Amino acid sequence: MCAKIILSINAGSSSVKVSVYKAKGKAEDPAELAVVQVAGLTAPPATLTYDRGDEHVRNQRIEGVSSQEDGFRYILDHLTNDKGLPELTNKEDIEFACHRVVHGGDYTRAQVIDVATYHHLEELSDLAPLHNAGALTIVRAVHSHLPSATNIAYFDSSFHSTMPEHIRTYPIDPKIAKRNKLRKYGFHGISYAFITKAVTTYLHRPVGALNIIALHLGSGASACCIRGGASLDTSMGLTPLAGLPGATRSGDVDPSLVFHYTHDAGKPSASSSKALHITAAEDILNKQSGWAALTGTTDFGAIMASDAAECTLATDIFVDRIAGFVASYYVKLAGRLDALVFAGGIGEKGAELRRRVVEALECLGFELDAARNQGVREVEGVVVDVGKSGARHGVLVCRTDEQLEMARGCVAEAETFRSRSGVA
Ligand SMILES: Nc1ncnc2c1ncn2[C@@H]1O[C@H](COP(=O)(O)OP(=O)(O)O)[C@@H](O)[C@H]1O
Ligand SMILES: CC(=O)OP(=O)(O)O
Ligand SMILES: [Mg+2]
Repeated sequence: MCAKIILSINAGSSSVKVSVYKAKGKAEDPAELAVVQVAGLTAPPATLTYDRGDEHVRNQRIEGVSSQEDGFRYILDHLTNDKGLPELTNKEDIEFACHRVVHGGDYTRAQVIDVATYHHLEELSDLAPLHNAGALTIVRAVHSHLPSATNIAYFDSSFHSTMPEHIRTYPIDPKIAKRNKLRKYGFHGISYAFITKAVTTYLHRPVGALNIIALHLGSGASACCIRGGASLDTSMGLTPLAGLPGATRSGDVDPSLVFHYTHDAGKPSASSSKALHITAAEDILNKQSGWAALTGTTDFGAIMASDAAECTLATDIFVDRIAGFVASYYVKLAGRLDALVFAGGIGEKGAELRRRVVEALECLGFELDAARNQGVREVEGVVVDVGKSGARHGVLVCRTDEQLEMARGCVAEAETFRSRSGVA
């Protein structure tokens, strides 16, 4: 039996996106009935975007929505009140709710969320402070509003379970690392799994032969080195704070910076750091840093469009850090790669950011076709070629779709999930 209706729920740090699907067959992509997004959770007022058939709402301002949970409740009301979406009038028809859960610890694949899994994910919340707790509030909301739906967790970290030991290990006391599970996990993996399949199809390559450097640049930003279709390395670490800067995240800084973030900066002592608890430093680096701290906005589109000195500095920092990761991954792939791939809100929409990044990487053989880079919006398809023909390496834009990636997995494994949830 095919799944009936699947809700795919993507709680990002600045947005909640929900796609509604109807399963067709086990080997077929499910049909997308509607996509709804509440964005701008970190840059109020939040906005609603909705697509269902001929019905389109673009960036409509909405009041009183400032968390992932608010966003989901708003979306659920919107969907169930839409007369043009009869498939959702009867809530019993929603068989699966797939949730993007950023930190999955040691889980290497999707899990039915039962009481034990839920509590385990709760324990991991500290390791993804902008994400896991929000996603779990949505799991609870589904549980109370859609009691007949089976909740499935898809993890951002699972795709990176192929990282070799020397890449995922931090050079610290191994006993403590093992006991406290301190290692590199990596995130945005649902997106990287989608990108890997999409680029494989686009380039007509067997997935096991695909070497790419992928950039998921959204409110959180990361880079991933994909060798033979699997993650070899990625820029995020134990938590999504590591690596590239983001909307409110610092990205990589000297780890001892946290001890100097006090009034007595430069003279850390037990007494001076007492005023600033270590968890406050975590909050500062996750929630009060990045583009918000440098420029006053988390909207990278606005930062790119501004000539203000702080916006130029933010852009220069981003380009420098991205180029650094790409160069490192280029070496790890020994220069043998099929393409550099841009994805995520900034990667897909930010033509000028792509121009700046590729310009910084020209010495490695990456070049853009200026007109195609500017014209991405006008071109349909999941993958768009923006590279200059004849350049040593390709440059692609991939319209990543984390919701579809989860729904595909859910269709393929529906029977297993049914038997695990006791519904079979
Ligand atoms: N035209 C644009 N140019 C550059 N960045 C853009 C543009 N439009 C949107 N963005 C940025 O995309 C980011 C959101 O990315 P997205 O992947 O949708 O978010 P999330 O990480 O919450 O899933 C925001 O920083 C937003 O400002
Ligand atoms: C892992 C992460 O940072 O996700 P997002 O970019 O959706 O906030
Ligand atoms: Mg995202």
